Amino acid sequence: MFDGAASIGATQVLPRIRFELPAAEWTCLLGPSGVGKTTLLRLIAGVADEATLDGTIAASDGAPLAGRIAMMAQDALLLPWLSVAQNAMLGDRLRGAAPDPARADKVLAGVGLAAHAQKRPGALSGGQRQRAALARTLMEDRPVVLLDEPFSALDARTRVQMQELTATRLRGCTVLMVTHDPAEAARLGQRILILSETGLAEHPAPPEAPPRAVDGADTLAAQGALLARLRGAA
Ligand SMILES: Nc1ncnc2c1ncn2[C@@H]1O[C@H](COP(=O)(O)OP(=O)(O)OP(=O)(O)O)[C@@H](O)[C@H]1O
Repeated sequence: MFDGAASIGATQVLPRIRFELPAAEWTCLLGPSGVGKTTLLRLIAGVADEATLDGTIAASDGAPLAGRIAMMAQDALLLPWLSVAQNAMLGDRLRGAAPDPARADKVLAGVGLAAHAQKRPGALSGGQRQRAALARTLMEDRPVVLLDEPFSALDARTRVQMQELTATRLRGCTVLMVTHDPAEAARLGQRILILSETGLAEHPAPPEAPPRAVDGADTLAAQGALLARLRGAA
C-alpha cells in the first residue's frame, strides 16, 4: 500500500496519492511527463534518495519490501565494462551468490540476445540494451517487479514479442509498469491507473488475462477509451 506525497527540496514531485497494488496482478501507470511516475517507482523500490516521502509504503503481509523487488529503470544502467551475459547475472554477483550462466543464456535467448551475450553494452543498439536490461530484471526472480517504460525503445514487432514474453514470465508476480502507450496498457494491464497533478484515477481494464491480442476488440476499445481520456486530461 502506498499512501503519501513526495517532494525534492520545497518542490512537490508527486501529489498525495493512495493506492494498493493487487498481489499477482499487472498494474499499468500512465500520466503526463514529469507528473512523478518514475519518482513513485523509485520510492517503492527504496532508491529515491533524492526525494522526501511524506507518508508510508507497506506490503500487505507486513513484511519488509526490501529484497522482494526487482526494478528496471528507464535509463537501464548496464555496466559498460561487463558483457551482456555478465550484466544479466549482476544481481547474483552483487549478492555474492553463484551466478547461473545456463539460466542467463536461456533468458538472453528469450529476449533475442543469444548472439550478443558476450558483447559489451556499448556495442548494442538502444533497443538491444533495453532487452539486456529486461533480461537482468527477469533474472532477478522477485515477486514484485517495477518496470519503467521497459519497451519504449523497441520496434513495433519486437515490442509486441517482449510484451508477450514478459507477461508470460512474470505471471504470478505483482507488477507495476509505467508506460506512455495506451495500446500497451490495454494489452497488459489488469488494472490501469492514471496519475495527474491532482492525484490518481482508475481506468477500466479489459477482462481477459494478459497478454491480450493486439487487435482484440476489447483491447482496441480500451486503447481508444484510454487515449481519449489521456487527451482530455492534457
Ligand atoms: N533528481 C532530481 N532533482 C530535482 N528534480 C527532480 C529530480 N528527479 C525528478 N525531478 C522532478 O520531479 C518531477 C517528477 O519526475 P519523474 O521523473 O518522477 O516524472 P515522470 O512522470 O516519470 O516523467 P516522464 O514521463 O517524463 O518519465 C519532475 O518535475 C522532475 O523535474
